[in-house]
Amino acid sequence: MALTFPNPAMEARPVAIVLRDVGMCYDGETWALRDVNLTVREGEFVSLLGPSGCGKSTILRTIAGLQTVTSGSVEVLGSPAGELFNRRGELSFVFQEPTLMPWRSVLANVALPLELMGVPKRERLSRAMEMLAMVGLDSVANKLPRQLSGGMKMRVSIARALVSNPKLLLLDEPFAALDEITRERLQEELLRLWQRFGMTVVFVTHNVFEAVYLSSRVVVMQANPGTVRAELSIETPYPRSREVIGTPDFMNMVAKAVQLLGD
Ligand SMILES: Nc1ncnc2c1ncn2[C@@H]1O[C@H](COP(=O)(O)OP(=O)(O)OP(=O)(O)O)[C@@H](O)[C@H]1O
Repeated sequence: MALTFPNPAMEARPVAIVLRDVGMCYDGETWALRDVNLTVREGEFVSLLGPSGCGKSTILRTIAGLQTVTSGSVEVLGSPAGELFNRRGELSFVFQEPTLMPWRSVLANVALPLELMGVPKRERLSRAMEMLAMVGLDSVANKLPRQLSGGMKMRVSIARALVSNPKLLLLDEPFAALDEITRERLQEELLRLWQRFGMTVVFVTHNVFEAVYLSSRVVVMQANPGTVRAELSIETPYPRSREVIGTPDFMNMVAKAVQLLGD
């Protein structure tokens, strides 16, 4: 049974994701996940924090319906996971690699989800342009991905994820490959976009500071088999600025997460 430190304000919100007794066995013997129970509520920013191999990405993929669980169930926005594919645009995924189409302009990359949804060209280009402006990249709309820095490419990837105005945004270590300064900037940007759009966010990281700084709740995982060890509510109010890092409350939360990871 995981330790929980609940936040009553969040508990009142409607449920966005529920994992019930989830088990995931990849090759008939290795249990990547076992007995995972997790509820995410609408508008939460939840981080999955844990050592390599504890099943963070597996959880994200099962929520996205990219993998079917071996046992238990996963419900997302009121439907079994996987069925969301029929409700295009409600769920977006951001990977560690920006995965942009190299032959398409930045604008055409951002417009792609809308194209797949059948949105008319004029409208999709205007919405993509608006999203690019939101991440400060409207001036490079006509460039190709290879003409951008790593941080800019990740911004484009985030813009593409948000262009369909999803209810749920899943991010798998999106900033892990970036330098520290770029990573900090993108953390700020993601928080700003989350507060502006209010989507539910599930964010995978193995960086304790990043998890505590960004999240309203941190889910601490353990490996072998992968499961939830504890949940920490981070009650530092939003909007957060980097000044909270170094405050006693923040450092206490970081220390608690580190202790839970190490136990
Ligand atoms: N397709 C697969 N086939 C077999 N085993 C897999 C597969 N994908 C993941 N695993 C195993 O499942 C476990 C959990 O993997 P997962 O990638 O979900 O962990 P993670 O916490 O995201 O790790 P990391 O932080 O290193 O990305 C690991 O032991 C991994 O080797």
